[in-house]
Amino acid sequence: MIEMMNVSKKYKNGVQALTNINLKIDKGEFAFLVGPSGAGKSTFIKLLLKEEEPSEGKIYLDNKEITKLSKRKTPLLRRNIGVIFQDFRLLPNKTVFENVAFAMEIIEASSREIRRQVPMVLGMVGLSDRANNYPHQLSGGERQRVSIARAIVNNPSILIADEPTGNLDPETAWEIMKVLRQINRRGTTILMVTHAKDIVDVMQQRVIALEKGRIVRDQERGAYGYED
Ligand SMILES: Nc1ncnc2c1ncn2[C@@H]1O[C@H](COP(=O)(O)OP(=O)(O)OP(=O)(O)O)[C@@H](O)[C@H]1O
Repeated sequence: MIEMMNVSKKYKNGVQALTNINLKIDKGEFAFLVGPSGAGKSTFIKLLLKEEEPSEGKIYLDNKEITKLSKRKTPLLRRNIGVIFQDFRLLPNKTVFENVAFAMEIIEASSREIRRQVPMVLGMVGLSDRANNYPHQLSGGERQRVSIARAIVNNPSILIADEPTGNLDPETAWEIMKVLRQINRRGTTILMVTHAKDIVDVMQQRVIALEKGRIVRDQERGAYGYED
């Protein structure tokens, strides 16, 4: 569950990136965050990850106010929120297995848990036979599936996807969307930032549109709504 109450963000240079955002995304929802360049989408995500603090307002994740959380406790937050990016961000010198295991090592999971959990998530994303490969030996779609496995291996309740199909051809992009939909069906809340009009239009999920830092549209089963 993600909730923002009267959230505004003004950067130090005076740019007002978000203005009075009020929004609730329930557990298990799949929501797209769309809007033109500079609308405030990245800022929105940075606030959820506590990479930036709001200038005003309160943010709740799973009913806990994260704006109250001290810097020291931020790692606890990261446990509960998985993130995937357009550029995958895999560690090039680690195998697929090791890339995913690394996310568990960070939270000090036991090697027994790692041996059990990593093959399970690699199976979920269809990469069981790639465990010993290095990222450079994989296609773009496979790399993104590794990054999804890494993002969900600690069972977060929320998955944030920041333009996850931006570097992929249309067919591969749809494969990734299928994987995300499966993860969503298992109960994980997904918030996906995207410029992919065709994907938003076909998926028929909630669409939240930002423009100039304000929510200008929030539709239950929406379309992309822009021509870019
Ligand atoms: N660290 C920062 N310091 C100052 N201004 C910033 C900072 N980050 C973003 N901005 C400004 O805040 C506004 C919103 O930017 P943001 O990156 O959130 O938009 P966006 O919707 O993610 O854009 P894009 O689709 O291009 O990624 C822009 O005017 C941007 O220049």
